[in-house]
Amino acid sequence: MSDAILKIEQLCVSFDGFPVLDNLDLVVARGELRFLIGPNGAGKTTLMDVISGKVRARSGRVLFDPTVPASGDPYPPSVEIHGEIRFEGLELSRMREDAIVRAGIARKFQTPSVFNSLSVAENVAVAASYRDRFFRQLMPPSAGRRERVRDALAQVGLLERAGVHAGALSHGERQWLEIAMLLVQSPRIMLLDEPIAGMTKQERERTGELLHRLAGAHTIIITEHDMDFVRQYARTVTVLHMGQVLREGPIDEIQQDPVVREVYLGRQKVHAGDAA
Ligand SMILES: Nc1ncnc2c1ncn2[C@@H]1O[C@H](COP(=O)(O)OP(=O)(O)OP(=O)(O)O)[C@@H](O)[C@H]1O
Repeated sequence: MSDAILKIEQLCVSFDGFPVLDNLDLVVARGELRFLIGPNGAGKTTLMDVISGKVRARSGRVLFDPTVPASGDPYPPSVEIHGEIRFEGLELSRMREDAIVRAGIARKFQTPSVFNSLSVAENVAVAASYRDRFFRQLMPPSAGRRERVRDALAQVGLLERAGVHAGALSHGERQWLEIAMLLVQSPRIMLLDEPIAGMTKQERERTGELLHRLAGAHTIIITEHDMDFVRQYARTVTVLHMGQVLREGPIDEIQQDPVVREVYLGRQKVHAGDAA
């Protein structure tokens, strides 16, 4: 794979001496929509925590290539030497959380963190200034920034709600607002923790379509428990189990895999049509 944006090698994390991630290897391609699934306690959140710098690894490497694609070419080839990817990106496991954000990794947690008293557009404008120096944050938004805010809101379908107080949004709209708050920062990778939790069926569908629209131009890594949603919208799925990658591949193959069914899907409500 020559267009990797994230390459995780032999990652180990322990809590109180108990291994939670155990020599985990993972490669994510630029522009990919990657679903992380697995039973409770498999290590999904911890993996997201390591990528975003919230949790420190005991050993291993988290390599991130923040190269901006050349215009017109969304999938620039990384340098390959003798079949090996020469990965000269950043080593995230040694970086501070704020430095990782500035390097282009944005995360949306399950619990929304919007300012209810600000309008939808103001929330996105605040997010747009995260990477600014302090004095720049005090200045009124430039025309360019206002345009970026509008663009982010348009992408998530909230442009018509720009002037509404965030506190008045529905649950689904708040989640999309948060995605707009990531988009306006032009992240290289977006990490989404169970973004559809608590959404209505309609909101889930809109979110799935949104993720598909964003993938390609953006790299998205998403943890998800809702297997109906995963079946409908996932492309490549990585199944974690006991801190390791159990399986990885297209969802059609993954859901037929007997080992996966045993450790994970078998515990879920399986559709009648899925029976082997
Ligand atoms: N801060 C912590 N201190 C100690 N143990 C922790 C901590 N965070 C997570 N764990 C443990 O690490 C293991 C992996 O947890 P993690 O939250 O990463 O799993 P998960 O796959 O995200 O699970 P879920 O789907 O339930 O969110 C679990 O056994 C959990 O109890």
